[in-house]
Amino acid sequence: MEKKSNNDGLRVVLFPLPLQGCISPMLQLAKILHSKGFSITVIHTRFNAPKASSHPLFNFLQIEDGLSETEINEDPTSNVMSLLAQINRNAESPFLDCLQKLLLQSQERITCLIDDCGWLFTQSVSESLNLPRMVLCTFKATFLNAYPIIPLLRTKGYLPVSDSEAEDSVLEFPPLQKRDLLRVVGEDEEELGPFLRVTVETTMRSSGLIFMSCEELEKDSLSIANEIFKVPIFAVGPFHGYFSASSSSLFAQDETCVPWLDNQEDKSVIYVSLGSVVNISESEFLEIAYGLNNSKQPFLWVVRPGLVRGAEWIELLTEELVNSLGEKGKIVKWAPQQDVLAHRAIGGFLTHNGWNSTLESICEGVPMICLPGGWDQMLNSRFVSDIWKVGIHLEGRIDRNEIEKAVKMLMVESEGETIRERMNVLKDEIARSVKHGGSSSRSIETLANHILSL
Ligand SMILES: O=c1ccn([C@@H]2O[C@H](COP(=O)(O)OP(=O)(O)O[C@H]3O[C@H](CO)[C@@H](O)[C@H](O)[C@H]3O)[C@@H](O)[C@H]2O)c(=O)[nH]1
Repeated sequence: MEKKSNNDGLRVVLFPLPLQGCISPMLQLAKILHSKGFSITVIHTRFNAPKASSHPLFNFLQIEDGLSETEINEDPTSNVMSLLAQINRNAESPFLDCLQKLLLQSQERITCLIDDCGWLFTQSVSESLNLPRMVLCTFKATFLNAYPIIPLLRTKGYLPVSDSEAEDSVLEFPPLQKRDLLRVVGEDEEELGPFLRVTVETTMRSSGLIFMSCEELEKDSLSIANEIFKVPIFAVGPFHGYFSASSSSLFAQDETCVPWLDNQEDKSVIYVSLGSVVNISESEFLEIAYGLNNSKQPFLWVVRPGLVRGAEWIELLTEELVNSLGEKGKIVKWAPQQDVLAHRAIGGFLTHNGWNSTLESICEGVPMICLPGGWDQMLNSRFVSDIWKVGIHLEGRIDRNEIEKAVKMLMVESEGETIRERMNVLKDEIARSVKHGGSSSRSIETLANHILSL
């Protein structure tokens, strides 16, 4: 992307949520804005701090988040809702102090704050400092649009869902099915309801809403977002091909993945990863292991420490199973995912459908097997399987036979070939959006002008 310097002397302050899936798009946005000539300061929490050394062109300022060493060691991301509540309570005053100092000391004009829609206090803070605030949504616009109605779904009588109506659509929230609902609204509404309400209210008071998405994927949802939030909307993604997310990885990437893939045949390997937050039970882990093993298809499997509840890593696998798995596949703790998905040897992606993974898979034209864990992943997976038809949905069946069947169907059977063809069409459409003159590319120009006008 061409570098412009007409905005020299203007600085934008970014404040990501401390989750891998939120830090990567925020730093991608930082790179986009930097390429348009803006200087960048990133304020971040101590927990899950981004690696400043990987981004020498940006300034990084760390604030306290109030999490104790014990809490950090116990992996607070295992309960995202309670983590968000806690850091939202703890980080307000350190954030205010930090931003106040920055505004006083900066040699350049600070044009605006851009922060994640998961921060609840930043709109009030920026209003108190007279600094315009823009909001970055790191998931699909369709899901943010549903924030006002999610708390109401519980009272609509959809839950509990009987077997006979499991596949019925949720009329207020297409293309979600009733069986998806519980893992969106959760068991506990005490924290969720107020969180969603404040997010909607503060976004409506903001100076604009940015999505890591594009018109080609969700034109209607972007227009609806404009009607709901009544602020300017900018869909500026997915720019993975231009600004790799790998430099914003919080975990050490196993660099042996790519050389291992080099020795595999074209489109023969199924890549398996459930992102940075989802966790599964011991028995689910074993079902995935046997399913991959029985499929006889080469695989690259990310087992993040913390993925399996109650286990350190892969010690639950018997020596016999480890040996058998090792004949066909490779297990790593964290992969350079974008490089992996771009590799010619990858033919499919068994994914939890986090928005980043879903976009990265589409950008590389890799069809998916959907195994969503909850929240927006339930919606993304429905789009992948039911609307775009570029993947197979496991419907939550973490069962060795189902996994074996889905892997074979996607990787070797004719149905997989049809899905792959549709994926190639979608990939080309999305690629056009980020090229010069494409919808996202134009939206970046409009965003840069909007920031200048603030
Ligand atoms: O071995 C790995 C596994 C993942 N990744 C990267 O980690 C990111 C994961 O992001 P995502 O796919 O969005 O999953 P989560 O980490 O689960 O993201 C959280 O944040 C997303 C954006 O808000 C939401 O869509 C998800 O539901 C939420 O769980 C992606 O960029 C991957 O490339 C790696 O680099 N290596």
